[in-house]
Amino acid sequence: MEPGPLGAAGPSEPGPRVRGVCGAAPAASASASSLAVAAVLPAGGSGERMGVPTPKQFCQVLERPLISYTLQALERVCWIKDIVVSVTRENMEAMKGIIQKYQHKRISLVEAGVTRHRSIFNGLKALAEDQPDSKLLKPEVVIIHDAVRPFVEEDILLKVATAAKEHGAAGAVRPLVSTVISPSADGCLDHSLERARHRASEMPQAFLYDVIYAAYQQCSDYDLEFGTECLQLALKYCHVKAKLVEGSPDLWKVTYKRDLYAAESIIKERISQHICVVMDTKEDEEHVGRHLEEMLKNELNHVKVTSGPLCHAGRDLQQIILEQCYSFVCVNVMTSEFEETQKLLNMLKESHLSVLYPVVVISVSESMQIFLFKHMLLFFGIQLFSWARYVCKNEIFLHNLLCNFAHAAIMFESPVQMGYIVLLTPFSWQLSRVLSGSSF
Ligand SMILES: Nc1ccn([C@@H]2O[C@H](COP(=O)(O)OP(=O)(O)OP(=O)(O)O)[C@@H](O)[C@H]2O)c(=O)n1
Ligand SMILES: O=C(CO)[C@H](O)[C@H](O)COP(=O)(O)O
Repeated sequence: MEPGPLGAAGPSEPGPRVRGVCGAAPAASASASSLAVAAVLPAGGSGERMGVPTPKQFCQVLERPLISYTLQALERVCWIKDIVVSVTRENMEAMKGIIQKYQHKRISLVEAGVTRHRSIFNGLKALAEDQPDSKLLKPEVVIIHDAVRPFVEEDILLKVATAAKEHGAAGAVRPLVSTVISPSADGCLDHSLERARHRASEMPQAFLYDVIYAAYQQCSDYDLEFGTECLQLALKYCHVKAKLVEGSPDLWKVTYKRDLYAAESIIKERISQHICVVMDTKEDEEHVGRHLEEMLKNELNHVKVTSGPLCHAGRDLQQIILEQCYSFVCVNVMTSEFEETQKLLNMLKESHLSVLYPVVVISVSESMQIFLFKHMLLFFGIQLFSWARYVCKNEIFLHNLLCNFAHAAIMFESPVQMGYIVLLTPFSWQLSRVLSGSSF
């Protein structure tokens, strides 16, 4: 086993304040944060059914290994304290490389077993209190989640973790798509199950740690070799009846090659729903950021707002960029001459984010007086033109929005790429509405 977590989240530093990172309802997530929760991710399979030489968890989806999306989904849940990943010895170095490259946090690696149950058991053992030299603490609740189910959301993790605390075990389920039938030895129908009365068992599942660890310790070799259901182990060996929680369709397990294409489409769809708003506002103007965040959340799933000058926002922004955010709104309040936007563009250029997917930046600045506006047109006419050329070359598309913050009159709109007008116009109007209600 690895000596300890490969990357631990550092202490928070002064600088910008980022909202929207730990996304579940605040009260619910606060109650989860008082629970000691860890996660075990079996990632030691060979992906035979996918039929490609690379195990599916390491297959690239939009130039990022599938497992990295799953890790990202778990590590953004701040109340999951440790994530233990079971990986085969031959893929250990590759896994370490992925953790380093994508700066995954709170991860520990253990060696996988020859079956999924054995890999899970190894992960659980690493969390046991009698582990010499381990920095991991025994959790009260442990979540088990397949490394090849990348689209797990915080709300379902929270539901299974809290249900496990109450019932001892809990798991996500889905309605059956097809009817399950039982064939007889001669290959004919023996009987069929009534579809509405059965469910497909998915992941994540969660358990009181002591329950699932005791179940695995009592498991027969047959269970460890051929079993596919952790909830069943808790029932069989600890007499714990798992609470079943309805999950979303995106919880499905990437199994066949076509699932990689489906995963890619879902990721693209999510990327278009992610936006980061950078505001160089002072602390007493934070309400403006909050207001803007609320309005944008009516339209989009993932909105992050950083307030404070960009010179302090480097680390947070790097993290946001790593999480594959491709749409930015940069509000230049404190500084003139698009200083903040220029800094953001430089940061995005250095990150090479746009190699994969085009990046859109909406730069919002104030134009209070007509003479200033004319002056700006003259001044920025040249500067924006050169930016436009420069940024287009790097697949970073800049959309400029000059508005009068006091009256919210949009005086100048200049999308540099026609294709983005449709996408950006609603934002422009949202922004102007928010800014008109603001006090700066
Ligand atoms: N010895 C094993 C086998 C599977 N798994 C993990 O268990 C999860 C779900 O298993 P499955 O989808 O069956 O993965 P594979 O065994 O890799 O696929 P296949 O059955 O097609 O070979 C995956 O994250 C897989 O990596 C594991 O940790 N150790
Ligand atoms: O669906 C599940 C819920 O328990 C498991 O992910 C599944 O059983 C894994 O089994 P296999 O590795 O055989 O696909």
